[in-house]
Amino acid sequence: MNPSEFINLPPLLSARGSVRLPGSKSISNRVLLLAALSGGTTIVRDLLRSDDTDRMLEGLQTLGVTVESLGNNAYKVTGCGGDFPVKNAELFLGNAGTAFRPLTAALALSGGSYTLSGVARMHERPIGDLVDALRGLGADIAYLANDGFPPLQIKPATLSGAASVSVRGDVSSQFLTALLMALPLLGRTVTVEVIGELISKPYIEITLAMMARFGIVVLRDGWKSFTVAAGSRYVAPGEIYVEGDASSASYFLAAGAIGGGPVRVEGVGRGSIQGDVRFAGELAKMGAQIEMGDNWIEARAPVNGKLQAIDLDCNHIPDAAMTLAVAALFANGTTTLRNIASWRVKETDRIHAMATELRKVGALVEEGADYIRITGLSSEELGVSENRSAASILNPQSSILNPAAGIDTYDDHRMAMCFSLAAFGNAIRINDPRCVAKTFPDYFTEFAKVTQSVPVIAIDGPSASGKGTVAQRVANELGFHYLDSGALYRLLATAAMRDGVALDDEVALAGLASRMDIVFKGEQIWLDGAPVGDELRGEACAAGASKVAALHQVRAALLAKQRDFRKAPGLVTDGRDMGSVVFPDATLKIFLTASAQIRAERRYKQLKEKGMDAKIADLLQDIRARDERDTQRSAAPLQQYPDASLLDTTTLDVDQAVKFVLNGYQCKAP
Ligand SMILES: Nc1ncnc2c1ncn2[C@@H]1O[C@H](COP(=O)(O)OP(=O)(O)OP(=O)(O)O)[C@@H](O)[C@H]1O
Ligand SMILES: Nc1ccn([C@@H]2O[C@H](COP(=O)(O)O)[C@@H](O)[C@H]2O)c(=O)n1
Repeated sequence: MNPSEFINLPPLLSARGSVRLPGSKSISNRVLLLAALSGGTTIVRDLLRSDDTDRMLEGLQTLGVTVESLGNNAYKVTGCGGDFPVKNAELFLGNAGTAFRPLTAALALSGGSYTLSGVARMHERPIGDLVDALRGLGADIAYLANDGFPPLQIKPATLSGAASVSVRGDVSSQFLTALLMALPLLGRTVTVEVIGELISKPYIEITLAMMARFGIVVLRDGWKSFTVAAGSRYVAPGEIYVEGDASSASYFLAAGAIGGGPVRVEGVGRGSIQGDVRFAGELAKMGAQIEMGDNWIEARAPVNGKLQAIDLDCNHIPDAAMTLAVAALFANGTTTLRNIASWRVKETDRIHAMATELRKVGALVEEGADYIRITGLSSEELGVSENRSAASILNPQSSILNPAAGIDTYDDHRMAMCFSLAAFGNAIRINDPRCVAKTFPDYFTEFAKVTQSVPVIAIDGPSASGKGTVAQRVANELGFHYLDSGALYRLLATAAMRDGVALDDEVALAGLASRMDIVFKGEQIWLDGAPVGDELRGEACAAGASKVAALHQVRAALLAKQRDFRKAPGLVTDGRDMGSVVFPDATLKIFLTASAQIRAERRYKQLKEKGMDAKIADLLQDIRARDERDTQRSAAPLQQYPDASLLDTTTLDVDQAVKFVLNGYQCKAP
């Protein structure tokens, strides 16, 4: 993992499309272990390939189990009938709880010498309750560092012959899963008594269903006790398909509910054995419209367009409940998610991590020992404006998240995937996005396929070519916001002259640029609380702007401010580097130009209309000087890039130029 890496997600407008889900992590790792413990061979299809399943595959291969890749996520596992060929081994299992706990139990009952270790976080995740239960059966397990936590040393032991064993069920359901899957190795009847209220019951359902597919029926008394009868042996089912991951489905379903939809996930549905499919029902309680088939689920936004807060016991969907926490950002009211104590012992302390990061995006959050309470964002904070005209107030200072800070993900795949949904509010930076490799290596690619970002029309070109005039007209036609990026450089030149900062003092100018408080109110611009007059439009100010604009640190300081203007329903912006640097993913890029002579004449007319004095010859000279500086500088030079359409307005009027841009957008609009 490289925590210095990040991914910037643009602000999202909508979600629509369909996703084929990767295989379920819970099922994949169970199937691999059960296939290894069986007699005979199993062809496993649609297996998840991710960090956690790779740890299980490596572990089994280290133990001498033959696993052969057949391509297309299919594997042939030759089982060892419960007797691992390698009797001495060291296993490194990363942060994969679904590999660590079940392998601990299976190896403790299999008569070899093994050490099991993982990453630092794995060594902070409790395993004492499982070890106690295994010791109750006579297993010889020692802690190599701290009591109750990995790493572990397992030695061959004389097993006790106990007919029953107890295990706590209220910390992690994986302890019970691990015991149940290992018990058939004993070859005699053993009953597991569960102490305390069993959490995450649906994961036990998966365990029982998988054991049944491998020939073992566990007798049960509700959630209190489970019996594996003497003579139970795992039998390879021949071929087995892994369902799509229901927890991974939750991000896409939530995207459909927040971003309009429909978003369809394929690979899970009514016939699923995974408890997290019930997430869809909980999302419906928030108002989402849900449809479900045997092998698919589809989500759309509520009929009234707005999600509603819920108060929910999440014991049945501990992983997918994290997605509800982020969906709560977009709901009316306060959402409370209860009975989630297990979040504290997962990949990270998820209650604390979730609370910390939700606060970063502006939510009001209360954190308890086993609950989290979230009050979402107002429409204004979400960038959803009632008034969609280009003249509406656009204040970039209202941005709720400093994109440079970003969302921390705590080496927790689910944190990274959940917070991608926050981009429906504003652009967002997700730190260490590669942690999704734990369960869904291609997550961000798939997410991008079903989400549509807030559209941007970027119009770049030389001075007085008509960019601003055309951009404003297009923005009005489409009801989009408008950003005159040149104004930011002009404002900086104005502020520098006001404060006596030299126009080549890069460090001081960059500092000034990041401190400037700018508000656009229709035609009026405010700088640091005071309105700015016509001097902003004069050539002296423009010349100063083009000098400060050549400085790298200045451009860097103004980058985030410009990106903050990208709000729903869309943005039209003009400048010199809108399409190349500031919005490289713009929906439409235009290079708008005209001959220098025509531009000087236009500027002359424009200044005259404002009552300002000018001479065409002087203006032509100024324009040429500015063109030279803007195109020759090393920082974001003005150029026509191959992905921008050329619009030469030398012989066109404004209406024709506007029509050209609108037609271009119509062809490209999502
Ligand atoms: N196609 C056109 N035909 C005639 N006049 C135009 C055309 N496009 C723009 N103009 C006029 O030219 C003048 C300069 O246009 P505008 O201020 O939009 O240019 P600009 O490219 O944004 O300039 P700058 O980069 O210096 O801000 C305005 O008075 C505008 O009405
Ligand atoms: N994206 C931009 C916009 C402007 N500049 C610089 O500012 C000067 C003034 O811009 P106008 O569009 O208001 O004329 C311009 O000459 C550029 O030097 C920029 O660099 N990048």
